[in-house]
Amino acid sequence: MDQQHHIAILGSGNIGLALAKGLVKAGIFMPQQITLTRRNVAALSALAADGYNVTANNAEAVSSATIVVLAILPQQLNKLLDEVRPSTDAARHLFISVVSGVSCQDIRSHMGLDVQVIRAMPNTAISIGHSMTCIASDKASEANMSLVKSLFDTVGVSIQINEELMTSATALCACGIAFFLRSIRAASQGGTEIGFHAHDALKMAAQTAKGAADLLLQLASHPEQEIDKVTSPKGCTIAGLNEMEHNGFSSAMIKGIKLSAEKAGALYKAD
Ligand SMILES: NC(=O)C1=CN([C@@H]2O[C@H](COP(=O)(O)OP(=O)(O)OC[C@H]3O[C@@H](n4cnc5c(N)ncnc54)[C@H](O)[C@@H]3O)[C@@H](O)[C@H]2O)C=CC1
Ligand SMILES: O=C(O)[C@@H]1CCC=N1
Repeated sequence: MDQQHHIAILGSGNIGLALAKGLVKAGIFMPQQITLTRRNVAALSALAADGYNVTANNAEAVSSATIVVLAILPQQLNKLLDEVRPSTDAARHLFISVVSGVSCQDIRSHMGLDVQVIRAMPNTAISIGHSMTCIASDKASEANMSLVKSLFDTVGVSIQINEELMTSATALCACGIAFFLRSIRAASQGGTEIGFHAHDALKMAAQTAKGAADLLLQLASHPEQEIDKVTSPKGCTIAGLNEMEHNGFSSAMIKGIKLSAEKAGALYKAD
């Protein structure tokens, strides 16, 4: 990333820190180009030792940045926007919001400023460069959209979507990583019940899940096409799979994703 850019991550919790670490790991920002904020700044002392700038002062962090990432909870947003309004320069700053359920217009309206806002919905795999990130905006410039896309492309795969689909993207991709993690954990628990030590079962389940995902991504294949190759006639795979479906496996995943999307859309109440 251009040395001229300095990024302020306002709210250094789970996703804010995952993003910071991912950007540094990808080599596009140095820790010195990143300011992390948190109310309890002592919790960031290890990051300060690694060279990041850390502060509890959001306004100061914005003053020193060109790119401002909003990474606080939806219910914490309005107070933070009030805090940074005086140091925001609509002509200089680009805001990237990862806050669920808050539109670009919500942010501009609350600030009373025509600042450029782009929404991004990454997941925690961003810390290791494997995020699926959806980005959207209502009226950001093409130059800023490509800047943000190129930034998230270095820490995984990113796609641009319509802003109306951002709450759906939250459920499928951001929450989704937890759904797949729980599936892997459940598989490992099954593995332990049939004879493997827990740590072996987890490793075996995780690598199997990785293989399944890679079959789809690398071969551009469909899940059922790959499943058909595993299910031998009268075999054990189809027996296990059908038992899972009788117990609502696919239905549970679909219903969970629908509920997460509804909830994601209702997390923020504009003033
Ligand atoms: N956790 C995840 O996987 C993802 C979260 N998101 C969104 O990112 C946002 C943050 O989520 P998490 O990181 O999970 O929450 P979190 O609670 O782990 O992090 C929020 C951080 O903001 C800090 N904070 C709160 N008010 C502040 C203020 N005024 N100034 C400075 N720091 C302040 C808190 O101390 C906390 O460390 C939410 O809006 C969530 O919807 C989006 C994608 C993925
Ligand atoms: O659970 C949440 O509300 C946030 C949004 C997406 C992932 N974590």
